[in-house]
Amino acid sequence: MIEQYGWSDALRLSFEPHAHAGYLPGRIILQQRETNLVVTGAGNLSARLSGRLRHEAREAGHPAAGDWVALSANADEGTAIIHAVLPRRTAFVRRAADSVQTLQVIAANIDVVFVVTSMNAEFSPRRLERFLAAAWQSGARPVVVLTKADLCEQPEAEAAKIATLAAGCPVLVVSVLKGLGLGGLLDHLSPGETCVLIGSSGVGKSTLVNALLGEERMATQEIRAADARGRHTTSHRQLVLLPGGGLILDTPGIREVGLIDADEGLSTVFDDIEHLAQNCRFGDCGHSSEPGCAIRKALDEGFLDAGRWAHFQKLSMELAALALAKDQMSQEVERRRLAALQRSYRSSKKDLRDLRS
Ligand SMILES: Nc1nc2c(ncn2[C@@H]2O[C@H](COP(=O)(O)OP(=O)(O)OP(=O)(O)O)[C@@H](O)[C@H]2O)c(=O)[nH]1
Ligand SMILES: [Zn+2]
Repeated sequence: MIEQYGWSDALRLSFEPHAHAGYLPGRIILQQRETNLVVTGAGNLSARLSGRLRHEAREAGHPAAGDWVALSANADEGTAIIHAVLPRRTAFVRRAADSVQTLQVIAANIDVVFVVTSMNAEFSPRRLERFLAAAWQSGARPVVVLTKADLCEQPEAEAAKIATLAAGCPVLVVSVLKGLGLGGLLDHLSPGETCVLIGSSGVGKSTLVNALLGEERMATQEIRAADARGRHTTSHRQLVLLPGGGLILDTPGIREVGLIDADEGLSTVFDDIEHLAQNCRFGDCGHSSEPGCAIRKALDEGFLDAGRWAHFQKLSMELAALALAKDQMSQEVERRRLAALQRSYRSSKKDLRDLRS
């Protein structure tokens, strides 16, 4: 059962200490507030966090959909307690909606990210860059999916242009309406691997998931043709098996990840800019009015698109702010750990004194 969900030898190895402790392995397929739906060898269980994990979660964040966990099960009741979370291979992280400080893992152990964007009027290079950076940052392999090819006069030529923005990742052209290119998507996913779809509202993610599942599993909604903007369709979403043996995680949180928290994602998407900057005369060039600035030169001569440059700067600033927040968060965790150590030290000293007196 859990083999289908990606359980592997590597996982079995890292689970060994938990197996010795008598725990069962499972994978979270749906995470909603206090409850986690976990697939296990004993069926699907509704699991809560142990007291210790709940306490830790206040700082380290809650386990996420896609996480592998160690549980003690009450199979008769269909419930379980989660005692530990296995190390993640990859993770999608974002700032919690209610705070600048808190980072939240919204999906874990993802192998492939399909960055979905449509070929009609709503296509935006800036948005593609942002989603690609988020995809790279997660640690998974990005694959660009261009939807609604039927609305595009020359989809292949358009795709070739878009591929220049996508820094070496595969670019697939699909039309669910015409039944084109769906097999190509599944070719990028091996059995037991997990994918997610990210992209703006209305680009056709639900339609694509339905087509992949071969049924009307997700609710889709008519798009407003006039302005080519989609409306939000919310439905119950979780980690599900695809016919080819792959898995898809489709949760509202993952769909619009736009925030990134590491430089790797950015430098992969903007490697042209990184290369250019290496040619600036000064190593610490601010690319504003320094003499011999290669970026300025490229902008003036039209080799570097001004919009792309502005977007790179904006994302760099967001990254810096996020890195700062992350730093403060880990300092806070460290401070509390120290305080707890000091408290236990003081109380053991007191115990000693009490013992002596
Ligand atoms: N012409 C055409 N329209 C499509 C295609 N795929 C999806 N659509 C339409 O695009 C609209 C939006 O599709 P959805 O699948 O709901 O988009 P979504 O990305 O899931 O949107 P959210 O749920 O808001 O994130 C619907 O009206 C679909 O019928 C396609 O291949 N061709
Ligand atoms: Zn410069």
